[in-house]
Amino acid sequence: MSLYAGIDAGTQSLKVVVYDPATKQAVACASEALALDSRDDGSREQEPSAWADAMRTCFGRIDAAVRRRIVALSVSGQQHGFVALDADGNVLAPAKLWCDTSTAAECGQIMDAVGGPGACITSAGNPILAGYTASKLPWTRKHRPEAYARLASILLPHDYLNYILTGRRFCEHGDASGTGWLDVRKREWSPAMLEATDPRRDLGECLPTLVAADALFAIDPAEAAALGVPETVRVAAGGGDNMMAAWGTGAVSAGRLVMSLGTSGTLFAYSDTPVVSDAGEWAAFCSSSGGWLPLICTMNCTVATEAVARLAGFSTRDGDAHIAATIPGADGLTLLPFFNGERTPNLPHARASWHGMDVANTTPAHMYRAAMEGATFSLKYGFDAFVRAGMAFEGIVLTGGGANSAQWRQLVADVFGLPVQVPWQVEGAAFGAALQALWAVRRAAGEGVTPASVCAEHVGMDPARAARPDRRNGDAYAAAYQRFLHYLDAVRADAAASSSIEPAPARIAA
Ligand SMILES: Nc1ncnc2c1ncn2[C@@H]1O[C@H](COP(=O)(O)OP(=O)(O)O)[C@@H](O)[C@H]1O
Ligand SMILES: O=C(CO)[C@@H](O)[C@H](O)COP(=O)(O)O
Repeated sequence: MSLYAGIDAGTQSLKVVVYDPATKQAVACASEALALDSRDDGSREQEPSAWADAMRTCFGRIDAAVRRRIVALSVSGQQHGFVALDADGNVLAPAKLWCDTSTAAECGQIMDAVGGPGACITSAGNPILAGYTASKLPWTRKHRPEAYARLASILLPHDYLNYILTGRRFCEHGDASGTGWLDVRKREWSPAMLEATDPRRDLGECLPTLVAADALFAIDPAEAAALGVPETVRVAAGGGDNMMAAWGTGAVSAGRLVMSLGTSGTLFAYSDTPVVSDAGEWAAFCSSSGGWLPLICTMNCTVATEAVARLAGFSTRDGDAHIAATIPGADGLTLLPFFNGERTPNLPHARASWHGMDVANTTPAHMYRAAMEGATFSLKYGFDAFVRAGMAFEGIVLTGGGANSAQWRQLVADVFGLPVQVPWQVEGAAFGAALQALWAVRRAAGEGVTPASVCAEHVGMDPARAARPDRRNGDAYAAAYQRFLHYLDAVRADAAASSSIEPAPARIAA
C-alpha cells in the first residue's frame, strides 16, 4: 500500500514519479517545464522559487488518493547550482547553474590561490571546473555585492527543495562533491578550498550540515498540506541528479557504467573507494548511496540535438525518423557541439563549429545526425580517460531523455562497442530518488537492506530497448571519431592562441 515519491529538478523540467514497490510500477508521473535565463556572458540562471512552484504544480496533477499513500519522498537535483540565502532563509539572487560559464575566471583564481589544479586535486580530489559551485561565490562577491553582504547560507538546488520541504539546511556527500569544497577522500569540507575561495569570511559557516545518505527528516506540515501528502511523510537525503540516476539504473555497486543523455551528457560508475584522477580527467565525486561515483560530464548533450532540431524545424522527438536514411559518419559532416562552452574537453569559452561541410551533406538530416554523433563523441572522449586509467566495462545502461531515441541507443552501442540496456523506468533520477527513500525507510525500520539489494529487487531492464554493437557501423564511427578529434585539436589550439581574446557572445540556450 505504501508509495514512494522521487522528485527530479532537472535543467529543463521538474519531474515527479510515484513508485509502488509492491507492484514495481510507477503509479503516477508529472512534469513541469522550467525556464532558463541565458545571457551573453555565459550566465545560465533560474529562480529557485520556480523549482518549488513546479514541485507543487506536479504534485497537484497527481491523483489525491495516490498522494495520500505516499510515505516518503526524496529530491534529486541538477548539480553545482548556487542558491544564496540570507539569515532568514530568503533567496538573495537567481541561482547560477551547472552550465553557467560566466565564472571561468573565478575557477582559475581559486585554483591559483590553492597552488594550481594539482594542489586542488591533492587537497580535495577535484580541480575547480567551469560550472562548479565554488566559482560562483567570488563571482557573486564581485557582481552582486548586496547579495554577498547578506549571504548567510549556500545551498545546492536539491538542498534548497529539501529546505522548502523540511525547513532544515543539510546536504549529503554526492551533491556536496560538486561544489569543489568537499574533500572527497575524507568526505568533509576542505578548509584549504574554502579559504582559497573566500579568505574574508568563514565560508564553512554558510554551508549546510553534511548528512549520511540514509538520513530521514520530518516534512514541514505546511508543505505537506501544499503537496497534499500526509504529515507523517519522511524526507530522505536526496542527492545530485547523476547520483540519483545511479540509484535508478542500479549503479550502486561496482561494475555498471551508466550514461545519461540529458541537457548534459554524463558517464559514471560506482566505486567503494575514492577514484581520483591525478590529472583531473574526471570528476571524483561521492555517490548518494555511501560510496563514490567517478563521473564524466559534457555540457552539450541534448543542448546540441535541440539546437540543430530547432534550426531544422522539427522536434527531437521526431529526430529518429529524420535521420533514418543517413549513414554513420554523416557523410563526413562533423559538429563540435560546444554551444554552451564545454567542460569535457575543458574549453569553457569554446563555441560550436561545423566541419567537413559539402553540398551533399548539408541537409537537415545530416546536421541532426552530426549533432547526435558529436554529443556522443564528446562522451567517448571522456570515456577514453576511464579506459586509459584501467577501468573496463561490459555494457552501458542508458538513461535521460535521449535514451528514448532508438537511433541514439544504437549509436551509443556502435560508438562504444558495448551492449546498451535501458531500464523500464526511463526517468532514472526521479525513480532513483524514490528508491533511495525506500531504502532509507526500510533501513530505519531495521530491515537488512542495502542499496544493491534494493536495486536488484526494483531496477529491471526493458529488452525491447536494448541495442547490440554492429561492427560495420563501429568502423564507420571510429573513422568519424578520429575526424572529431582532429578538428578538436584545431579548436583547442585556437582556444589556446586566443585565450586573451574575449569570447563571442553565446545566445543559444540549453
Ligand atoms: N525521442 C527522443 N529523441 C531524442 N531526444 C529526446 C527524445 N525524447 C526526449 N529527448 C531529449 O531529452 C531531453 C530532456 O532530457 P532530460 O534527461 O529530461 O533532461 P534534464 O534532466 O537535463 O532536464 C530534451 O532535450 C529532449 O530533446
Ligand atoms: O553538471 C553536471 C554533472 O556534473 C550535470 O549533469 C548537471 O547535474 C545537470 O544535469 P541534467 O539537467 O542534464 O540532468
